[in-house]
Amino acid sequence: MAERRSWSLGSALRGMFTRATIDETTWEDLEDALLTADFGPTITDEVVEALRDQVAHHQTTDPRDLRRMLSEIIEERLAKFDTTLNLSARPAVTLMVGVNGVGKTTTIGKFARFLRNFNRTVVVGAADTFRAAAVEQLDTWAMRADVRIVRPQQYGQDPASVAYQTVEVAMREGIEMVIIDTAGRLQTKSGLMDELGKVHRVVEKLTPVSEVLLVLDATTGQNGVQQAEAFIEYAGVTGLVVTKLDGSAKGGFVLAVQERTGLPIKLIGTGEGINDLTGFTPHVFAEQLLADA
Ligand SMILES: Nc1nc2c(ncn2[C@@H]2O[C@H](COP(=O)(O)OP(=O)(O)OP(=O)(O)O)[C@@H](O)[C@H]2O)c(=O)[nH]1
Repeated sequence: MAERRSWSLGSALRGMFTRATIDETTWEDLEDALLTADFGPTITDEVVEALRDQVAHHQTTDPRDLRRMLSEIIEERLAKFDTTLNLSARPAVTLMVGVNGVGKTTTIGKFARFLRNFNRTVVVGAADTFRAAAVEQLDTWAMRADVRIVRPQQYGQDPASVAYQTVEVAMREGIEMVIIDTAGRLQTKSGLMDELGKVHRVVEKLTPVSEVLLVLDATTGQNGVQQAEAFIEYAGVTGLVVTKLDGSAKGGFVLAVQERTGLPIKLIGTGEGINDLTGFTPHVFAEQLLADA
């Protein structure tokens, strides 16, 4: 049996596609299901309208046609973004950014393992230097993922210098992938953005930054995007990582967040275990979204 996904629309759609015919209740239930799943009012309206057009055009009353059309529309909209990770540089440097608590450190551990599974060598840099706990937590994940870590020599060390040292280690030892943890909370927003800007500039004295991945928590849905807006505006974000999808009923957030930010989702976190991270494939995601429906 397929694994049950909390974010699937299956239960929200309540057997809609096995009913005898498409009627007004179908449209109302569909709209409710999309709104509940955090697609947001605009996308919900657009999707329902497009489906009504298609159903009218094909003169069908068969709910199974509706299911297929819904899957295609979602996939088509998801696929407007290029979700491939750009990691061909050597070393390929990824900065992981985002507010505290969204799952940034866990994601770095999982991402390190993900890359190791592709036989890549990896070093992580603990550039969230003000929180002792952040460094220790990253250390634990580095150990689990079986990758190297560069730690600050003392707490409060300039985060940019830790990032620089991490890239230096990679270049010296021929390590292919560098992942750098960054702070999520400082006294002021401008302080945080200055710090991230400096990390970016200092790394680029050695090599270009390949990816700046913004981590977002699916359980907070679209509210979480608001908290992260400064990162989107100032941190040069190249892609999104959506975490905690396993504990969320908000599968629609995935489409909504791409369209709202204009940024592609590159990774999806689906649990607390080290292997609970996958790349993002629109076709697979659209299918899973409707898996139990
Ligand atoms: N269910 C689930 N939990 C997750 C996922 N990713 C992270 N978590 C949990 O979310 C909590 C916060 O994760 P952290 O990695 O500590 O988050 P952070 O953003 O680094 O937070 P700080 O360390 O406070 O900066 C932890 O309890 C993780 O186990 C996920 O994909 N699914």
